[in-house]
Amino acid sequence: MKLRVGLLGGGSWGTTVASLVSRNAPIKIWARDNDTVRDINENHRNSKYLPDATLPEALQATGDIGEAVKDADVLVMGIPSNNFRDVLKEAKSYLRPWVPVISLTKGLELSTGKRMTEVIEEVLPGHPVGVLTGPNLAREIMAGQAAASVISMEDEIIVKQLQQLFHSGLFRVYTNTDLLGCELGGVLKNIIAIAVGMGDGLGAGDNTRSALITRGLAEITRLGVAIGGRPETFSGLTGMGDMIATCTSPLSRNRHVGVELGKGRKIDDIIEDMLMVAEGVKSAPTVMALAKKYNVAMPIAEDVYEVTKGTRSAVRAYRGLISASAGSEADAG
Ligand SMILES: NC(=O)C1=CN([C@@H]2O[C@H](COP(=O)(O)OP(=O)(O)OC[C@H]3O[C@@H](n4cnc5c(N)ncnc54)[C@H](OP(=O)(O)O)[C@@H]3O)[C@@H](O)[C@H]2O)C=CC1
Ligand SMILES: O=C(CO)COP(=O)(O)O
Repeated sequence: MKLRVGLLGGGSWGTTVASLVSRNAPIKIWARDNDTVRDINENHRNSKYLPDATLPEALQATGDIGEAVKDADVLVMGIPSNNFRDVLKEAKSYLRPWVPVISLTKGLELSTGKRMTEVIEEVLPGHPVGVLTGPNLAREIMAGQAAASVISMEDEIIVKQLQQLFHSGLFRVYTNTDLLGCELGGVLKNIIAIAVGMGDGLGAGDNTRSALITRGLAEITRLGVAIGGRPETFSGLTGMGDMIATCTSPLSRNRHVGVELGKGRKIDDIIEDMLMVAEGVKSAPTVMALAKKYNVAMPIAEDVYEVTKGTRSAVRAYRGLISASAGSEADAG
């Protein structure tokens, strides 16, 4: 019998993952916006978030969260980090016991600093948890371009079963049991993408971009390993892979925020003009708190934090980064 899937969140990535899964299994996507529900069911489109894409006819949406959750054998969460816990709590009363819950979200909870899988474990104790993460820009995948991703869960058997749900055609899904490392890679790369965008917005060159990506990867690996991730995870798809996609693509929302900051715009104005979420802005203070807790130097993330807070200009941050004294490549800084 085929596993039935419920997916919560009708944004660009939730809709993309639901479209992929619909090739393998029956799926119901829940969106709170009735226009989005109607658009998916009647026009096979999500004009708000994926204006150029035609969705599979098999993909059915609902505006009733209970309808998406009650029959699900697997629950997938495509809700941004700031609303993740509230939506999960709403889903809880409909969810059957032991149903695995997979997060698509690349952010941390602002009030607690927790990863989304930690939030799931708190709200739904006993449910197996995991993430689907990697270099996956939604619009490219909807356009049919090849991509690789990772499903990560600590349980080696369940992760292999769920791999089959997400793997399809040109969307190649690997497994990884380092849940913490995979999840943190997706969160932390957003901040480095803002830094790279800032450099690009200031007119920096390809050498600068390469230096920021490489040094950025070193600093997110240091923090990730200090918290408990495996070092090799950060060189894989969920670390370096996602860094490259997010730091170099004009489709990245986090990089876009950085580019606009680099041009001298204010963070509130940039966010106000954006329809979609840029998780790195919200994660920056939490990541700096984690860096302090684990005593890890993160000079690039610190600059991003200061610039997004409005206490440092992008020009000053950039000058600081290039004028800082360079020690050994193995050191921070
Ligand atoms: N887009 C991408 O390429 C990728 C995104 N991700 C991650 O996926 C997560 C989701 O991002 P994405 O889909 O791109 O975001 P979008 O900004 O495209 O969409 C956000 C979606 O979340 C919904 N939402 C927000 N708050 C609530 C709430 N309280 N209740 C119900 N629905 C809510 C929005 O609904 P409404 O329209 O009603 O506001 C909208 O459907 C993020 O953490 C992101 O980092 C990961 C990989 C790729
Ligand atoms: O995570 C992503 C690609 O893997 C999407 O990045 P943005 O949220 O910056 O668009």
